[in-house]
Amino acid sequence: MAMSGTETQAVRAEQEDVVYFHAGSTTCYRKIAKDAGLKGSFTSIPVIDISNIDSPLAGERKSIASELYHACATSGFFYVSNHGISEAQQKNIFDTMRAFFELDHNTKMTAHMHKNPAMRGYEPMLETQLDPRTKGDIKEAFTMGDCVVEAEQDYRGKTGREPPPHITRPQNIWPSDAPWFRDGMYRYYAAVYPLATKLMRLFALALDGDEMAFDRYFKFPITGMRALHYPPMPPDCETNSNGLGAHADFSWLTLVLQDTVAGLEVLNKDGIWIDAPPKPGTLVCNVGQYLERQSNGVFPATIHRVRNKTGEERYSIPFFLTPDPDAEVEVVNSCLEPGQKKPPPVNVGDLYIRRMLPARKKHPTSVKCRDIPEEEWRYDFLYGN
Ligand SMILES: O=C(O)CCC(=O)C(=O)O
Ligand SMILES: [Fe+2]
Repeated sequence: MAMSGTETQAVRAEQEDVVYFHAGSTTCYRKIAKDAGLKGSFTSIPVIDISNIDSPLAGERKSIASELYHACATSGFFYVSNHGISEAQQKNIFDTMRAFFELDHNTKMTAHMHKNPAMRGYEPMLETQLDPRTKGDIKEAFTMGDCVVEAEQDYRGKTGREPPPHITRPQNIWPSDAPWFRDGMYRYYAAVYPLATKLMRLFALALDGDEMAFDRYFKFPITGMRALHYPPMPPDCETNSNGLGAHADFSWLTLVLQDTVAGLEVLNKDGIWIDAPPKPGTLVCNVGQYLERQSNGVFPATIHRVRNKTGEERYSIPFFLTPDPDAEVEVVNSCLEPGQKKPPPVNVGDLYIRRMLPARKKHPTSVKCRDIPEEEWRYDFLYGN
């Protein structure tokens, strides 16, 4: 169903009356409302201009925080403009990604995710399968993230401490003979990470009133940065095919830089898929499952998927911010319902490992843990310990 006159185009979810998505260790589904489209869920995603994010005037920062609150409570998704990542930095990361994905298969496979205990590295086409009805996700990806031993991340400078002695192996893996790829990825990491931190403080302002209220959870947080390449989906592919199957993000906050090709779709409460196309000069951001919990569901971790029906190659690079693995995240008081008892806090690492292992059952870290009872799963498994 096309919704003319709106900025985005709303597409009727499926012919069936349910939508499948991946939001935990299992596949879930949501019924599409019978009167879909009439119930008033969001039909577009707002753009928030954050040029004043560093303003010395508290009132200016509060005004952006209240826009953020409104967007997240409505849809869990928002674009940011005037975010400070320059056009040159954006061009550079997409040039780097394109050059990497054009490498021959064997070179990319030198950094295959199965060679790295932390589940980082290269994943070829169709290796993940977020929707069990499909043959797999029509995309290839390269993931890197927080690492206490890689010099670029300056663990000592960020924390004032030495790296923990039991972490000896890097959590990242890089392809052989392509040092330019690591350089290019780290150049973008150095630009997007501070932006994520600023947005985290804006969330603290929106939810707690104190910009520094969440800093204690983000001393050396879990991060993930995933270069993605989605080839065009063939016109005759099966109805349920996806670049990336429907899912809610397993992060606290996600910031996605998209190249010029559309494909991201966001599921509203009426079961309608809303397009989230690239808008020049913006990143599209969304609430993840940790922030959903911390906000007591006030900010939903909204389901989304990628389908590249454009006939062109699509590139995007999400940055996932998640608190420190040892943080105990509790619901903020302002989000409790009247009379509601505070739910017990969640340990970030405990929940993380319970999501990571079932999502990649064939990965050696998951295979190693197959016979270990779930109560004994520890985040440390991802360090190769
Ligand atoms: O490619 C995109 O635009 C979004 C990717 C995404 O949703 C994810 O990696 O979680
Ligand atoms: Fe996502």
